[in-house]
Amino acid sequence: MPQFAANLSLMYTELPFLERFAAAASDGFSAVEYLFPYAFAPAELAARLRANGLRQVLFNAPPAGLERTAMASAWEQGARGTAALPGREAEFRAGVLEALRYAQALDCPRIHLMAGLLPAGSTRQALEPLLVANLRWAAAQAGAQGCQVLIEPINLRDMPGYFLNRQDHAHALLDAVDSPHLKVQMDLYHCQIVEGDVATKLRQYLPTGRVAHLQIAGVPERHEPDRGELHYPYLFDLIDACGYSGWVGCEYRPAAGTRAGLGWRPVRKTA
Ligand SMILES: O=C(O)[C@@H](O)C(=O)CO
Ligand SMILES: [Mg+2]
Repeated sequence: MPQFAANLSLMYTELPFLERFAAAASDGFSAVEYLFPYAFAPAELAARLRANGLRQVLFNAPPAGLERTAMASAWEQGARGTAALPGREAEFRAGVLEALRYAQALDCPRIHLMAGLLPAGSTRQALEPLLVANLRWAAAQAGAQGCQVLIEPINLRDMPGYFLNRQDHAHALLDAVDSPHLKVQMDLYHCQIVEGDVATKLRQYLPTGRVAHLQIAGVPERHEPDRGELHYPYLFDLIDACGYSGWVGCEYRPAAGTRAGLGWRPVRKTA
């Protein structure tokens, strides 16, 4: 059975952010992920993890900004990353370094780097050399700290204009960057919306070892994985059969209360 991490940005939103750690632990999760830590001091978050016996397995680099306050509020203002954006290299680098500072304090091994929204009048092809150079720099910084940086294809319905949408594009970027510290974050919700054929793509990509994190949600509403057009019991068996031993982030919006919706989790078999 895959190992599941609670996504504290989408789950447990009934509670203030810092209280979500204890709630996830009491529901049996041993790991968490969330979008951004920057509104809180690293020590405060580390204490919550420690007190609840949780591991932090993923968070995102700041979506924009040079200072921590700007980094913490940029998402609400519509920023979706700077890795592919010309003229934003200083922000990108400052964000990566800030994320690595948090990763060290939280003992978190992976950081998601967002590419950004395609600027009007630009093409993906034209911006690719900049993205590759930025990712190569970030991967080297992360590698020096024993961390990985991840890129995630995201669907254009939820995030119009987002630069990276397809699994094959993400893997082509890994080819171009050529660093063992750059990996793919494969979100099955986005994958199903953009390209479908999810089981075949799991079979294609998981055995390569290039997917360092999975995320799940029901499609199309992004509710619990036991509703919608994807049949997750089949996919969970397939993920195991492909030898994937990483984390699966539960990045969904509970339909009617987080705890009430947890019945989808497979029961661990005991010998
Ligand atoms: O799928 C998502 O939306 C997230 O994993 C993310 O990092 C950006 O929105
Ligand atoms: Mg995701």
